[in-house]
Amino acid sequence: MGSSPNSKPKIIRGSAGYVLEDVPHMADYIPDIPTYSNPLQNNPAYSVVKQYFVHVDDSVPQKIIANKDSPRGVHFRRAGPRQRVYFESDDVQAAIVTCGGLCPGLNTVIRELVCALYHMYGVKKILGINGGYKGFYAHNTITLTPKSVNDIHKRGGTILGSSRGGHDTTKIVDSIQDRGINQVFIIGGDGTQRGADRIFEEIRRRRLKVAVVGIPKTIDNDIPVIDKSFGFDTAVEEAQRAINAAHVEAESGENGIGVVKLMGRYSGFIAMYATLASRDVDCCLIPESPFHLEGPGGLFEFTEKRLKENGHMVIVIAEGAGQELVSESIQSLNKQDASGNKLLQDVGLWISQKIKDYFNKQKRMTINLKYIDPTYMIRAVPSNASDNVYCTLLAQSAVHGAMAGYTGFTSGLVNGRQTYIPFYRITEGQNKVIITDRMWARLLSSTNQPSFTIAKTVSEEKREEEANGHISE
Ligand SMILES: Nc1ncnc2c1ncn2[C@@H]1O[C@H](COP(=O)(O)OP(=O)(O)O)[C@@H](O)[C@H]1O
Ligand SMILES: O=P(O)(O)OC[C@H]1O[C@](O)(COP(=O)(O)O)[C@@H](O)[C@@H]1O
Ligand SMILES: [Mg+2]
Repeated sequence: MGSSPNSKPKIIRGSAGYVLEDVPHMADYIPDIPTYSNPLQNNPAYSVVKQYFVHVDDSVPQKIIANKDSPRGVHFRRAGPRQRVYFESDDVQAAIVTCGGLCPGLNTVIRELVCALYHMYGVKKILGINGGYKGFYAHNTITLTPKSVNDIHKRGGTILGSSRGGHDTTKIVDSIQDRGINQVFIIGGDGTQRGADRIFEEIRRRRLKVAVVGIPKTIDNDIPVIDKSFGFDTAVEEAQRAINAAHVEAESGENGIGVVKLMGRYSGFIAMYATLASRDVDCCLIPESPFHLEGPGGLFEFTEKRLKENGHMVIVIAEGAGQELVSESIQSLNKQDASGNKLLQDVGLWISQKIKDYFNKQKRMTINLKYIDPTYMIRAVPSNASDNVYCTLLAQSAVHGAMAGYTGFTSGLVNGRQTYIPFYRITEGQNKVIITDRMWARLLSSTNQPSFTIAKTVSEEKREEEANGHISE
């Protein structure tokens, strides 16, 4: 037996403030593990590429903005094929699983994992686990071949099925061991990557020669560190269709208001980018930016102004926006889904009703409000061309990493480069829209909507001043 398993982060420091947040390797806990030359060097498609193999010391900086005195900062291991691999092709038994909610591109990732394993590394034994994590112990598996996955990227969803809940580390690792699986590719969001981390830790504890690799999936784009998640571009593009419809409806009625609800449980990226792309949106509401309805600087006042100016208005609202306001008026039941995610109230329906009540009852004004909820339609489409390419690179990077013996990592794009990121960096936080950043400022200037936060802060300041005896003009 070698040294005891060590799940502490692998941090390597170099000169001028260089830090590598490295990923675990099977050799960390399995001594004298044999290596083999990479079969890719005999592959006619790749053998001609100059410097095809990635140098072992290559890394990618997390932050690329620097000045002359700044330290080199945090880096991640650069993804790609290595000269030496830790598996013989015939010995590999790979498994692929998809977990959590749907996202455009899941099938493309599955397809490209299968093709990379098969065509690049000659791996012939590839299993698909049905129905998410619980599929390891409660469902059947299916055999995947390049032929069986040939057309799947043209379809939305996941051919493997997915689920929430059902993560039982012991049962999953028992099943991995019983089936002789030695490479596990786990496609899913923040919850899934947390689950993958637990599987990795248990595998390391049992000292198994099994590579555990995550591929980040989230339509909400809420996974930290990475540039963006696959399927996000497709979702933004698909959202345009709903916004266009809302705009057409709004323009055609007297005081027409189109309300579109988009996904985004805690992060409003889809709503923000869909708004920026469309230019037909008058107001975008996201979870990160609290808003208020009544009074000066509120949504009702702004809506009235826009209707007077333009005769119509389009509001885009992320599903997680204003949840505190909804809970104030509807009794919140604090329900959760099988994975423990909070079930949200329908803020789109709620805000639509509030706007109708305000104009019809308080203002005695005729409005025509149409509410569009395209959320599941957006999630269910196949990925677009650019997401397909992105999914391909993510999948190929994941396979190169597993073959090279790396484990306990997520394959991700950082500053436009494919990297291997340790699980703990992916699961430690959530990517959110920063409302004091330039991107949100761009949105505010494109819609000219009130900056509710600033309005609130100003009024809070005013209240405080008044309480302190300073009456402002
Ligand atoms: N903290 C956790 N530890 C272990 N497994 C988890 C954890 N959080 C979620 N999971 C599992 O990951 C899977 C997907 O999680 P979920 O939150 O539904 O979606 P997503 O991965 O897209 O965020 C589920 O099977 C769930 O049981
Ligand atoms: O109704 P479902 O299938 O639970 O999914 C709804 C949720 O899935 C999401 O798309 C995000 O899901 P993930 O956590 O799987 O990335 C949210 O925006 C949305 O609230
Ligand atoms: Mg999630």
